[in-house]
Amino acid sequence: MANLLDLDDNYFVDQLGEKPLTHARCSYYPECPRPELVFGLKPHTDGTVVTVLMVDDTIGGLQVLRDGVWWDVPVVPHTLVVIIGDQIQIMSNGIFKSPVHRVVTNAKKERISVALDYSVDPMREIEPSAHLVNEKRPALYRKVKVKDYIAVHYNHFSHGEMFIDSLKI
Ligand SMILES: O=C(O)CCC(=O)C(=O)O
Ligand SMILES: [Fe+2]
Repeated sequence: MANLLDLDDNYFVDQLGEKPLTHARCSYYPECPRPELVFGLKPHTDGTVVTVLMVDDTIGGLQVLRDGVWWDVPVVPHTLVVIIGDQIQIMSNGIFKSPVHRVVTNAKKERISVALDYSVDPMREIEPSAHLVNEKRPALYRKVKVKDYIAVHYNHFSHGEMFIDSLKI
């Protein structure tokens, strides 16, 4: 990804700092008799650098928003889904987008997923890379401490808001 932006190969890895955060989340979505009324997980972006997702390959449910339309993420057996998170969106000055996604429920089948969240060391600050900021493309986001970002991102998420928008300059 760094290569695509003409950054040093290790640019994003170096940003992780000495104590990057990694944690695993297992989500269980029971069958839901009224899927049209209940989300498994409401629309959000991930506050991570990246999220690596292992989903049950016998059932879909993950959807991504593009140009106002919800698309099913295809289920491919033995394949991990990698979701770009807000931290990459900030560091890439908005070039890589952290997609809005959600999980819908299913009336007949339960679903399980395992998400691995990777985040920059919470004590570090992140901001758009200086190499990606110029007169034509000024910095889109303010500098933010990762610890503060993570805390507030989830707070905003529970209110259905996108915290990254509040960092826009
Ligand atoms: O369960 C899934 O497929 C997605 C979960 C997700 O988006 C999340 O945990 O942030
Ligand atoms: Fe997510």
